[in-house]
Amino acid sequence: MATRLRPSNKRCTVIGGSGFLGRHLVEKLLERGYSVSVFDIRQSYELPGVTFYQGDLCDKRTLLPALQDVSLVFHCASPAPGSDNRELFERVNILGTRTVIEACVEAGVQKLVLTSSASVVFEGTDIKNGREDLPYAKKPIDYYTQTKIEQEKLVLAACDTEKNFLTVAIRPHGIFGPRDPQLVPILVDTARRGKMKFIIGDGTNLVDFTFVENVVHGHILAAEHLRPSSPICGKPYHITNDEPVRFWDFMSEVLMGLGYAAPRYHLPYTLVYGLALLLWLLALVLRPLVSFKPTFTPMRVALAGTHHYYSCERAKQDMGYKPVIGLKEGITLTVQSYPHLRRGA
Ligand SMILES: NC(=O)C1=CN([C@@H]2O[C@H](COP(=O)(O)OP(=O)(O)OC[C@H]3O[C@@H](n4cnc5c(N)ncnc54)[C@H](OP(=O)(O)O)[C@@H]3O)[C@@H](O)[C@H]2O)C=CC1
Ligand SMILES: CC(C)CCC[C@@H](C)[C@H]1CC[C@H]2C3=C(CC[C@]12C)[C@@]1(C)CCC(=O)C[C@@H]1CC3
Repeated sequence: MATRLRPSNKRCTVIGGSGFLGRHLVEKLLERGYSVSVFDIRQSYELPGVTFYQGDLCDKRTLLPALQDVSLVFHCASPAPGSDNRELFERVNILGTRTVIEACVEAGVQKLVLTSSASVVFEGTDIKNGREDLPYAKKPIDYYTQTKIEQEKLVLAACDTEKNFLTVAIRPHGIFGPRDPQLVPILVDTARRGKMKFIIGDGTNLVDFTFVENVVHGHILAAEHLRPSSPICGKPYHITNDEPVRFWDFMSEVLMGLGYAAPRYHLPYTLVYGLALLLWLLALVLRPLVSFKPTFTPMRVALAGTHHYYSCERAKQDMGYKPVIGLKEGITLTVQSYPHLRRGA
């Protein structure tokens, strides 16, 4: 019989490691001396020292080999939030996460760090300095949020100090940085189509945007603090830049950094939200005949027109969290990383 290697506490697997956050996490883990495996539905890069396993996390048989002799698993895979595919979100975020938990327990993994989202408490209305004890959204704004709530509940409930299976959930908000496939590309695409002229609402709403390296830092701190006696077991933690900024100032800085004009004209929030809702319903009704994806979805309009920023006090207290890159520097690094998205490029 083959002898099973004793899992070293520096052997880990990143589920979703080919994605935006996952790849940044993998790079930092390598830098910190971890040996890393990636499990993802696609392989988007190669790195010395990283073993790739390709497969769907809903399939336990393909997932299990990636978890052998590993003590720590990061789960940061999810379908893209912009999708409207309820069945996909439920399958991957709920059933798939159940499978991830079962596979971890079966493989003898001791720690599971989930990438959740601060949006699990967001219902489309203002949140100012929200703490982790806010209730989950009763009316989640979309299927993404709805299934992220269920996912977080599953992972936190699975924490069992007696069985030495410890879990924690990191709730980032508005992640941005080099290679982000969403925020900057969508923003630039909207600007190139001449649709970034308007500010939704009065433009004073404060929001958290979190540079990707801070999110990575929060994940690694959580993993390294996850011990049976630790207060972080089975709890969620907000991880942000801890520098709330006006949503429209942030957008304007990124746009101007890339050579585009900042939005200037104001539109009333309720009008734009109502129109976005109408368009969303129309897209739903017409789906069997024509397929179109509105840029201004109700979710995006709500995010663009309300306050939503969160307190990181719990992460500071329980795991000594402090952002490693400030917002201004994060924006500069991000803008520099997208030469191909500059105006005229
Ligand atoms: N970006 C943000 O602003 C925020 C993100 N989050 C969370 O952070 C995590 C990472 O997000 P981000 O890096 O932006 O997303 P990405 O889409 O860049 O990365 C997710 C990765 O998971 C993969 N994946 C999707 N479905 C499966 C599956 N069934 N089996 C295996 N792999 C799968 C994706 O592949 P493919 O691309 O082919 O689908 C992708 O490689 C997610 O859990 C997200 O909910 C939380 C708060 C804010
Ligand atoms: C068209 C414009 C009004 C907005 C363009 C920028 C948006 C694409 C982004 C602004 C805030 C972002 C955000 C997310 C995705 C991209 C934005 C909507 C998330 C929904 C990603 C997943 C999460 O868990 C929460 C994020 C909140 C902020």
